[in-house]
Parts: sequence; C-alpha cells; structure tokens
Amino acid sequence: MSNPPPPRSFLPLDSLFDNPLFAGGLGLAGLGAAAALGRRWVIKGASLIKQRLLVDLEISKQDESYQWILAWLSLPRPQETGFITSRLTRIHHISMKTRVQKTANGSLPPVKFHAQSGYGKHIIRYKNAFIQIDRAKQASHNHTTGEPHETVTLTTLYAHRNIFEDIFEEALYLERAAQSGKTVMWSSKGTDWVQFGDARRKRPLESVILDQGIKERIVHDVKDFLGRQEWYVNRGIPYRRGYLLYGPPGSGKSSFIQALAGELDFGVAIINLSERGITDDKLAHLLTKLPPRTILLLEDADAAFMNRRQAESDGYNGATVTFSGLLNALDGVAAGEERIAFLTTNHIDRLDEALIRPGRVDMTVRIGWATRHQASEMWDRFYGDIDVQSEGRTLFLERLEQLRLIPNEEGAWKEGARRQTSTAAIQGLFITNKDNMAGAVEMAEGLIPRIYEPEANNVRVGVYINDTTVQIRNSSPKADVRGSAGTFDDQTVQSRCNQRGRSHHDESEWNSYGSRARVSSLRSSTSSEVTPRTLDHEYEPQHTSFLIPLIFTALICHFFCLISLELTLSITTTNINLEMSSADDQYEAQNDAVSGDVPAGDAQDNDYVSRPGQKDGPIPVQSDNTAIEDPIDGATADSDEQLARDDNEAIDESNIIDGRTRGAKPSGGYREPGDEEGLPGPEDGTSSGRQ
Ligand SMILES: Nc1ncnc2c1ncn2[C@@H]1O[C@H](COP(=O)(O)OP(=O)(O)OP(=O)(O)O)[C@@H](O)[C@H]1O
Repeated sequence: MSNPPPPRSFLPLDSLFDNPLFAGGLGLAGLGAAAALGRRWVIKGASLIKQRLLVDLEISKQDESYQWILAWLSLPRPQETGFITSRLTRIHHISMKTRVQKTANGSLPPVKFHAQSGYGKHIIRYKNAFIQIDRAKQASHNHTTGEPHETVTLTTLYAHRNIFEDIFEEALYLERAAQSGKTVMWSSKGTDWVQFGDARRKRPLESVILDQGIKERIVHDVKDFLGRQEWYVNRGIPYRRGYLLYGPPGSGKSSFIQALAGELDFGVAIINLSERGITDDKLAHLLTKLPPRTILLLEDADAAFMNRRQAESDGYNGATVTFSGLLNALDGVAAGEERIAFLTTNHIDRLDEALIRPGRVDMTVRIGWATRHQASEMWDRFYGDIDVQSEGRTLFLERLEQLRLIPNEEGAWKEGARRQTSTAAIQGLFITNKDNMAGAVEMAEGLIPRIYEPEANNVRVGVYINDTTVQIRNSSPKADVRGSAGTFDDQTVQSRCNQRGRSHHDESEWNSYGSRARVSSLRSSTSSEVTPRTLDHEYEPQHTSFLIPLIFTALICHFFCLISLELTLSITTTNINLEMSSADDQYEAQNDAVSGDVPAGDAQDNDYVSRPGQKDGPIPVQSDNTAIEDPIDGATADSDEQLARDDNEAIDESNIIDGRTRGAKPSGGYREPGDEEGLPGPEDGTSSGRQ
C-alpha cells in the first residue's frame, strides 16, 4: 500500500525554499540584518562604556580658566618613551601666539613666540593618565565681539577624574606666578571686558607721592572696606564703595589708583567716559560683570555732563554716556553688587551734586598741584642716594620758593603772584636731569608755565597763571583773551574763555618737563624764547595764524574770480550779439538794394490764372493792411431778431425725421433706430443696402 501524498500547502513555501536563488538571497539578507543589529549594539555598547568609563570636562572661552588651561597645555612636556605612547601623544595641531614687546628707544623689539594647542583633537599624558584634548570652534558666535564661541574639552577615564583638579590647580598656580608682581588692566570691548595688553609690573605705592596724609587716608579706607564684607551683608547694604579723585592733570590720580590696585593685588578695569560709543546700556552692563578683584576706574567723570554740550557744538549725535546713565550704573537697580569704583575728573565744578552722594561716591579727595612736601619727597626719590647731605634738596626747594611755586617751610609765599606746577612736571624735570642735581636746580625755572610770543607771525600762545590755576592756550591776535601778558584771576579768564568758546586748561600740560605727550617741543617757532615746547595739534597757533588769513584771502579771490567771470561772459555775449546784428544789417543792406525781400510796385499773384473756370483774369493780390469786411454787425449781433434769423439759417429742416432728429431720444420711451433708418435708400439711388 502506497503512502498518500502529503497535502498541498496553500502557499508553495517548500518549493520557494527549494529554490537555491531564493534561499541564498534570504540567507544574505539575514546576515546583513544581523550585522546592522550587531553594529548598533556595538555603538550603543561603546557609548555606554564611554559613559560609564570616560569623563568629559568642557571649558568655554568665556570662562576665565580657558586661557589658564591653554597656557598649561602649552607647557613643554617630557618626551614619551614607549612606542605606542609616543605616537599617541603627538600633537599635530599647534597654534602660535606672537608677542612683540614695545621699546621706547626705537631698537628692534623683542618678539616672543608662544606655541599652544591648536584646534582639533590630540592626546596628552599627565600623571599616568591619558587625556584627550578637543579644542573646537562653535558655529555660534559672540554677538558683541563677533568672535566664534570656543570650547576646550578634556576627556579621560572615569577612574582618573580627579586628575582634573590637579590640572586646574597647576594652571591656576601658573597663572598666579605669571601675574605675580603685576597688575592686570582691563578695558571694555563691546559689552565684555578684555585684558588690556600684558599685565604691568606693579607700581609701588611709595612711588606715588601725594600731599601729606592723602594716600594713607584712602588706602586705610579701602582696606577697611575690603575687610568688612560681612558687616555690609548683615546690614543689607550693597557692598560697594566709590571714590572721586579730582584735580589738575598730571597730579598723579591715575598713577595712584594703579599703585593702589597693585598694593591690594587687584586689577584695574578702565572705562573712559569721554570715549564715544560708550552708551548708558553698555556702561550698566559692563559694571554688572566686572572681572573679580578689580578696581573700576571711570576716567573723565565730567564727560557725562559735557556730552550734551559737545553734541551741540560739534554736531556729534552718536552714543555717549549721559548723566542719568552714569548715576544708574553706579547706584541703580542694575548696579553690580560688589565693587570698588574710582572716578577721576579735572573739572570738579562740572559735576552734579547728585553724583557726589554716599552710595555713589563715598569719599571725595582733591589731588592738587605739587606742594612743598611733594617736591621734597620727589627729590629724595630721584636723588636720595647721591644727595646724602640733602644740600641739593634745600637748594631746589629754595629755588622753587623764589619762583613762587611753593611756600617756605612756614607756609609763607614770596611776594608776587603765586604760581603752580604739577608733580608730573617735577618728574619730567628730574628725568631730564638724571643724576644731575645741579642741572635740576638750574632748570627749575622751566616748571613755570610761560608766555610764548613768536614774533614772526605775531601769534601769542598764552599761558596765564594765577593763584587758582588757570591757563589759556592758543590765542591768536584776533582771539586773544587778554591785552598783554599778565596775571588774571580765575573768573576773568574763565569768562573770557567762555566768550571764545574755549575751556580753560590746567597748566601742567604745559610744563617744559611734563611727561604728557602734548608738551614736548615747540615746532617751527622763530622766537628764541619758544624752544622747548610743542602744542598739541588742537591748539597749534601756527596753524590758526596762517589758516585764517589764508581762508579769508581764498574767499576774496573766489569772489573776485566769480565777478570777473560774470563780467567777461556778459561782455562777450554782448559783443557777439552786436557783431551778429551788424552782419545782418550789412547783408540786408546789400541784398535789399538788389532785389529786396518785399516785391516793389503792384504785387500780383498770377498763379490762379491757370485754374479751370477762373481764366477771366488774375485775382488781385490784396495788401496786408486792406480793410476786411466783417460779416457780423456789432450793433445788432446780439439782438433777438438776429438770433431768430441765425436759427432759421442754421436749422436744416431736411434733417428732421418724424419730429425728431436721428439719434435723438423719442418722447414717451426710447427706441433704438434701425441701422439704416433715416438714411437715403436705393430708391434714392444712393444705397443698395436697403431691402
Ligand atoms: N604725585 C605723583 N607722584 C608720582 N608721580 C606722579 C605724580 N603725579 C604725576 N606723576 C607722574 O606723572 C605722570 C602722569 O600722572 P597721572 O597720569 O597719574 O596724572 P593724572 O592726575 O591722572 O592726570 P590726568 O588727570 O590727566 O589723567 C605719570 O607718569 C606719573 O608717574
């Protein structure tokens, strides 16, 4: 008995699997799927292992430690010896930072090349741990500076995570060592603070010589404030303190603040309020994110008060700090919490009382003209080691007394108008006479601001001093605020300056030995008295002296040129006209004599004679002035009879069809007339269109 055949399956799968092509394809597909799945698992597993075993640390460029870590990474490392390790830790991306140091004497500046890790990934070995460094630029960028965001990511085994602490400590130590004995200066860039050049060597506090007690008072106050943070916090008072230093230029205000920062181991963050482009918003923003341990220095505090006036005078309407903007930044809701702020000004009189109130400015100090004490101290600093008996100092002080620059030891002044000089000017004198005490005493006269009168162009450069320190610069003969050399009181000079639209300036800028760039040597002067100085371009007298007459002469020349041009043009035109008309006359005279434009005698036009039907005779040509008969009688033209006559003549009865004219609206309803209605028909022998 034979077995019954197996039942036929609905789907012929067996035969499908029996097909070697199908079976092979299916096998391959299975293998592919398994490989893809395996790959996924491997990736997942690797990332899981990475998560479990590795640890990342990301530092953004905005963070202060970013530069420290870069500096740490650029440290030279010991050469790796192992085959794999040495190849693994090779750095393939290095970026270079070049620093050219400035030299005052014009010699070739020393250049420092500083290699640091470039962008990309590399591996370093630190204390037996391998660390992957990934320095990358992000796609986003800082809106204010336009620079792309940057990050450095350090990756190491989780087991080595503590290594990061060591790295940061080392980087910080390096940074501290590099900054030690230096003061970091910060300046604003957009709404960010950036380090301003390299850190400067700390200025010793003793190198700034202020009048007795001033320095000590400020230093004591600042130190006291720094030690009382908790006291402020407990009482809910914002931990801020403001100082205003005012006085003439070159009295040592900025130098003192820099030295104070050095003493406290602080940096200095500077904003010049007279700088254009600094807005209220920017100022407020900058003050809220001051770099830690910095003194805020707001220079030219009076600028906020002057900006409006300046905008009116020079037409500048751009961004400047306003008075209320300054007040808000110092003391408003958005003002930063912890801060030591120093404001400086040369013009205390321009400040508003609102600024000088506790909370904004807690201490106001005048740093004035050089006193006897300062002159003496400065002498000791410069010549102390060679002037052992202090004889030179006595001579110097006596000389200053004679020059009425300082009083004697009892405070009495020599007879005559008092004068003032700045500490910057005294420093300049001593620098000019290094190791030469006699020279310094001899040249002390140069500390007196002088009146220069170059005779060649008859221009006076006025420097006028009085007891309250006033000086006027650049007085041309026209703009001279005084009649002759002499001394004026502050009020007189100020009012005269105002008349000229100038502000008065302090004399230190003018001293022969002033270190300020504006005062060095007077250019192109013909007077022997005027040798040692230069006036800054703004007040250059020579320029004004020849510019004004030059402009005046140029204007007059221009005016005369215009008039003569006008005259020449009109004369030429007249001549041409005259010549043309005389040529015309001449031509007419010649030609009229022969034939003439107008025919003479009984002019007749016989052209018409040839016309058919009019051969009877020529039509006489009438002359232009022959009276023409008017068909309308003016006397009767408007009468009713004449109008009725005109109507009768004008209305053509043949145009009237059935009581209405063609196209006129019939009374009692409108009917469009037929196409040919009213037109002559074939019966008239005029049209073939009518059926
Ligand atoms: N009292 C001082 N002691 C030591 N040096 C001084 C003193 N005053 C001025 N100088 C020197 O004069 C120069 C100018 O000083 P500084 O810039 O500090 O003056 P300032 O009062 O801030 O002037 P300004 O008001 O124009 O900013 C510096 O080189 C500084 O060393």
